[in-house]
Amino acid sequence: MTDGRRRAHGGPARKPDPFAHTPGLASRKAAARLLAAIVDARTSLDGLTDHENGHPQFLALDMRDRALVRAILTTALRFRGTIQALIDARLDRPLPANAHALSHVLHVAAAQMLFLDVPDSAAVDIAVTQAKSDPRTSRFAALVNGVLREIARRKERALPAALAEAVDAPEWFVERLENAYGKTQAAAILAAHRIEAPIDLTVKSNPQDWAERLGGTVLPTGGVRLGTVEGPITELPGFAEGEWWVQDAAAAIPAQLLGDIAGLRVADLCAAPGGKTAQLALAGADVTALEISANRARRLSANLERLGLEVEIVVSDLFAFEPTTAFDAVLLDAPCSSTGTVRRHPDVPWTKGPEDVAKLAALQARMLARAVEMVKPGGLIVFSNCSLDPLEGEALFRDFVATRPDTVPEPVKPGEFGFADPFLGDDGTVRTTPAGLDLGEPALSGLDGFFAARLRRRS
Ligand SMILES: C[S@@+](CC[C@H](N)C(=O)[O-])C[C@H]1O[C@@H](n2cnc3c(N)ncnc32)[C@H](O)[C@@H]1O
Repeated sequence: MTDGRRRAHGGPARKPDPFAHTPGLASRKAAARLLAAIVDARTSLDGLTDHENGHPQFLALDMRDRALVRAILTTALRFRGTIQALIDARLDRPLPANAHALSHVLHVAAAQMLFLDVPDSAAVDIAVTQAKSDPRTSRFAALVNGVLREIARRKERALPAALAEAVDAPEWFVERLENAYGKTQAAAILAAHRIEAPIDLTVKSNPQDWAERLGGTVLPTGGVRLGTVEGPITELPGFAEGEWWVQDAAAAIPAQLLGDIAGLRVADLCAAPGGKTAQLALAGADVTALEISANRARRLSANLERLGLEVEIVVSDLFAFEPTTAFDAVLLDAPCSSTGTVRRHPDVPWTKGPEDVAKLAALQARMLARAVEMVKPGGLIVFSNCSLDPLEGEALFRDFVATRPDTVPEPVKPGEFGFADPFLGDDGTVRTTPAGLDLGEPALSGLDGFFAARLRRRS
């Protein structure tokens, strides 16, 4: 204890951190730390960047830096293949397989230099300091400097070439898309994933008026599509008054497939945050909204209150819920791999894998069986999810109805809902992908990937 290197309380003396006050360093360190959590530990970007329960290194930043970290991460993930190709091209030999920390520093800096409005010199200088400040990367500081300066110097020619050649998705994901949709359509979906999705609103009424007021376009589904929105969406006219809610045009399709539900008792079995619950209530149904997560049920309740819509909210696992009487109709918008939402959540292909798709498909089949038990004989069920994978969609549905003689598919007929016609399969199920709904301009085109199908419980 008398050792001069120890403090009075006995702990080792801490050297002052010479980099602690370097401007811009904390946000880049947080970005690299979160990138590690996403690609190495498969943690979701939304969870890590939640303003209440997010990662401590993210929560330690002010709001401006948090926004920068999110921008860096969504970009680094959306273009991960392209960025990797440009880094690889500047290395004499590949980085050691365990050099994760180094790789994340390079990806974070390259994302800023190639796609964000950060001057190259600032991005490089901060990355070099970042490398020096971490014992796992300090010996690679010169390599970081050299690689990034070369990327900056050559980017005007090298970036378009890399974008044309690289694939911005992991192998498992590309393979499943190609198997499901063929090479050409899979390539179109992957190209759409490089573009951030526009914002779609479902409006209570007068879509044309709202499109004009908000500078948007009326969609074939009856919603309104907005281009870029400056500032928080919650400050746009009509939000506080509960005149509209944010809902992708594809997500607005499933609830409508129940047809005229005015006055019917309808259960929404996986309800939060409530976009589809709101549609059902607005269509005049007497809605029971089930949600397993108390936190998410609170969000659902707040959303419906803002919209001035009344529904019964039940916080319950749908497997445990016993309705007193069966429902006239049921919507099951099941938890899934979310591979249809990559434009909004570019972490999904990097945090999920084929084993998740299989597990979630099995869970959804069990949920669908439970949904059938909750509807009256003769009643309709709509099953939907935001996965692109047929294992959770077309194949699941086909196998389910084939093994359940108490149910019969109720194909959506061409012309029944005009907006759904472009997405109808031969079997009357609905399939949308981000490569659909071409509105001319890529930034204003596309849809989330959704599957939706109807079945009827036999009388
Ligand atoms: C895809 S989200 C639903 C989105 C919602 N239908 C909408 O349009 O806003 C799936 C929801 O199901 C909930 N959930 C998952 N398992 C459940 C279960 N066993 N019982 C009830 N809800 C469940 C999740 O918490 C999640 O909120």
